Amino acid sequence: MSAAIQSIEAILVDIPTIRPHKLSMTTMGVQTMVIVRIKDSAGLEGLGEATTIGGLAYGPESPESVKLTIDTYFKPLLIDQPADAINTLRVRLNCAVRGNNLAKSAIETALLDMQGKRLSRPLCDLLGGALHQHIPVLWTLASGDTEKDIEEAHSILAQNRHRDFKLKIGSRALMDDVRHVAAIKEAVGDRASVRVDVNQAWDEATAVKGMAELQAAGIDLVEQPTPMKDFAALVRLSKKFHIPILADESVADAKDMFALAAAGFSGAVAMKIAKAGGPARALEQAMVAQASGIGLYGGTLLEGTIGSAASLHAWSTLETLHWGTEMFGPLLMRDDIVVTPLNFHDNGVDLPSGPGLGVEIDEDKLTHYRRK
Ligand SMILES: O=C(O)C[C@H]1C=CC(=O)O1
Ligand SMILES: [Mn+2]
Repeated sequence: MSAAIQSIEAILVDIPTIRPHKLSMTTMGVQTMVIVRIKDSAGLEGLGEATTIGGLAYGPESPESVKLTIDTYFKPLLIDQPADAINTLRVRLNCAVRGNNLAKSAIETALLDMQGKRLSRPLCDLLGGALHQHIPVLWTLASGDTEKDIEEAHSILAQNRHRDFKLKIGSRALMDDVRHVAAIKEAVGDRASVRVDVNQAWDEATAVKGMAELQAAGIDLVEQPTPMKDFAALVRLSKKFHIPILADESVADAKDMFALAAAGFSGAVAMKIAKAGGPARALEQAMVAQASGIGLYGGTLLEGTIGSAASLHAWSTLETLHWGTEMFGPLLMRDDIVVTPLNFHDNGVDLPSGPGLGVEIDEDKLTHYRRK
């Protein structure tokens, strides 16, 4: 008899960021994580996380809606079910609940963590095994101030903590953004790769001008310049410029990836476990991208250590991450709720070891930061 799921808890945790994080759609001063704890009848616990950016500013699920979805709709479908039947549980959830991939990702993560602990294997082993133990991670410069960003970049390069930078643009007039980006690229020179994320803020005409200017400024990659549903614009832009495009919001899962690739897109894709509905689902998308000649990039919704570790286990199984990853979320928060934080060094992070995610909750910290 396999162990049955006995309890599921979804806990809202608020941790301030180390500085304001300014994106085209919102400025973050705090990150809210939904920490999921699933316990089974054998006494094992699985951890998961669902996190987004700026409440409902980024997408249709908020931390509060994720908690409600899990408490009200997922729990009755999962309690008393066999905890090790992860595929059966996924089908069960998908038959009853449309969308809500952030909530589904937290559940899939927790079930995989528990399965790893049951088998005494790291989570990546459940996905075929890791090819990499140290994974490249970039840093996002998004203080909203050019000089502060340059200072931050210099200090990070001096520590050898990251070598690639992503700049968040799109909230200002185009040429103001171009000047901001060009100044940062000039300050770091060839020591760093500089990319930008527009988070859908431009229309196609602005994107045509913007991409020409960014290409001239030596920028390496332009992420989601135009609105997510406008696949045709992404395809036209990818054909028009040498500077590659990274599709983010446009591509949640394997089906989106197939549709965009079939429409003629070339470039790269930001995989995120949250968008896809879990670490295993995100890898399905990677397979479609690989078959279509689309480059891979390990993306984040600025998760804390639990969500970042889950993503790293998935990315570690991919032979080539053409553009590295951005699993820096824990470093953007002032504190952590785990016993041993991830080890960021030498422009990357170590894949955590130990059974499951290899991450343990610090109960005092969780009590301190959980929403009262
Ligand atoms: O890529 C996004 O849109 C979201 C996220 C990733 C890094 C960051 O600063 O924000
Ligand atoms: Mn993005």
